[in-house]
Amino acid sequence: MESTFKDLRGGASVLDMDPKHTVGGGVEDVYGEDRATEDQLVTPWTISIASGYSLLRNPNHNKGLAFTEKERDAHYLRGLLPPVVLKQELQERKLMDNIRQYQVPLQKYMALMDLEERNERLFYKLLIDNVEELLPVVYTPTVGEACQKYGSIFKRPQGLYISLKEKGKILEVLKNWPVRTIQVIVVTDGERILGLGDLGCQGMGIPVGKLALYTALGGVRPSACLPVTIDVGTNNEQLLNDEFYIGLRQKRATGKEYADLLHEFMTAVKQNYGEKVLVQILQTIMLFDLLAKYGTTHLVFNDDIQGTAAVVLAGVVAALKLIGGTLAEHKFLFLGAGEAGTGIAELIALEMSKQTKAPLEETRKKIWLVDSKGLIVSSRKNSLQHFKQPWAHEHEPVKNLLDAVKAIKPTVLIGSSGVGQTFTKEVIEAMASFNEKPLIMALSNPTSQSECTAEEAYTWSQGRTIFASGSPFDPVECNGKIFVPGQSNNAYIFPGLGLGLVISGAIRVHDEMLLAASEALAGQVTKEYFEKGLIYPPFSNIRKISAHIAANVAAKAYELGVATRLPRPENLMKYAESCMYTPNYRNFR
Ligand SMILES: NC(=O)C1=CN([C@@H]2O[C@H](COP(=O)(O)OP(=O)(O)OC[C@H]3O[C@@H](n4cnc5c(N)ncnc54)[C@H](OP(=O)(O)O)[C@@H]3O)[C@@H](O)[C@H]2O)C=CC1
Ligand SMILES: CC(=O)C(=O)O
Ligand SMILES: [Mg+2]
Repeated sequence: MESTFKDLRGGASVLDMDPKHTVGGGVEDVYGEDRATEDQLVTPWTISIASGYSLLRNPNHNKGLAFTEKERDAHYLRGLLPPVVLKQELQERKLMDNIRQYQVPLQKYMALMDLEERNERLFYKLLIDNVEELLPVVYTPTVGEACQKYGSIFKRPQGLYISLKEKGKILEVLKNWPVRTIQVIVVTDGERILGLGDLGCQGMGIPVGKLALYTALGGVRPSACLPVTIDVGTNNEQLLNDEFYIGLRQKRATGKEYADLLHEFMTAVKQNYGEKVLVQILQTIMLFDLLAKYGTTHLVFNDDIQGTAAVVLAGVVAALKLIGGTLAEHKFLFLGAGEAGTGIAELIALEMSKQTKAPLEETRKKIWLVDSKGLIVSSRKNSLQHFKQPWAHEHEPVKNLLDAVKAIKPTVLIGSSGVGQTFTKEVIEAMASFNEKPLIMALSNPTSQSECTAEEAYTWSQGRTIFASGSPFDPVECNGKIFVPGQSNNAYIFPGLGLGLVISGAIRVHDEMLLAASEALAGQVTKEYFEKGLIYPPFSNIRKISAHIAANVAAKAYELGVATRLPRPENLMKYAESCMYTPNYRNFR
């Protein structure tokens, strides 16, 4: 009875097969692991066949009380389980009942993480079938609190930790991970976790959470996902003084030391996993530099800049049905000119330019941004970071948001500053004074950092605002009417976009693919949702939405000549759906 998942380097495990053995883009499940039905038997592969006690302790194969009588006999499980046999559906109901008993969201988070470590398929079944209820637990806002308290709730390490101590050895560290056929890596250095700032090594909760969504929402197989935290220290004094802090106890390395470690990581990734592995870099203040440096050599994608841009553009395009006009007829004002703000602004300007054939320099003039020093205007140009410079339009200086709203008179107001309560009553009232239906998007996460609540947006505008936020808000009653706020979160985009890249075997991400993803999302908002004032489809349809996004993105990858999975599948939507992981239990022979 060989134990589970350890050191597969020396053996010929399925998971250790050379990546070229997987078909084309790779998520295709050549071993039939995921597509096995009740009458199709599969082998519980590890380095050898897991059985007995080790089978129960292996989260990839464990089915708990769902092991059948036959399986209990065949796999030495007799006596190791109580006599009852429960179907997966009943296990799911029981666990959801348990989770709903917890009053504190962090307890729900911990219960779900425990489940993932015990029984991966059941974890994903819960997540997929109860996505609207559980998304706020495994993702924003609860994941923010989990990162803040990671040191004390930490039980078993998840993902790979690569710190300055591993400098010179990163390739070896990657080889320590038990699976070789990785398709998606999500990596952070923990410096800008949601709107919560520098959480150092504890930022690991974010790659873990985002990858859970790749699987649950986008259908990328869990074994193909790798969460990574690059630990170069932290400037968070509270963490540095916390005796339970799990990361390097030093100030952040910057400059060459940081760049060298990142470069070693990116080089090792390509060497170990090849050119088609998607590296999603996020929640670091170094994003623009990293995207510029690796965008032409690796398949890199950033969800703070690119994913957020695609989701917001989709929301705005869909909202035009409610607020009227074409994209280019609207005027945008952002609070926050960082990664999210300038990334969204650029994609909106690009789409306007495509639609109107006007040069990008012209369409950018429809978009204004406010940063911590006020409105970005031409007189500030020399002191602005490079990514803000395209937005420095002619205007006299304006110090604060309210004055900027009054001066610019935008039709769309977008919050991406990470600072809560900044869309004050005066700001919303001003928006409502010159717009019949102002579009207001409070993107900052988690909920505590939201620019305003849904209730505030609706009540301060007498129910006229079209509202969406980064973290979810419950429906609100205003003037006797129920308003359902939308959630504008890059979680709509990255799982489907990632799936599209993986199934087409794409080797680069282009802006055109982001526009394709955005268009597919906007196309999923139907009349029924518009009637409720929604500008995004419900998350409960996310697997279908992700398949549409994946198909559109893959089609664009083929069109641009960056897809390597040949020949191109005829029906990309069907192909995307057929590649998606499903968490139903397999039957063991
Ligand atoms: N809904 C979603 O899907 C997503 C939401 N976000 C959220 O957006 C927020 C920002 O993220 P990101 O862009 O990556 O962060 P950055 O740190 O890159 O940018 C923050 C920007 O906000 C500005 N800012 C900070 N404080 C103020 C203030 N008091 N008044 C005006 N401007 C201010 C900063 O100004 P300066 O440049 O002068 O320092 C900077 O331009 C976070 O809360 C994050 O959670 C991010 C990605 C996706
Ligand atoms: C959602 C996300 O990526 C953020 O808040 O930064
Ligand atoms: Mg930033």
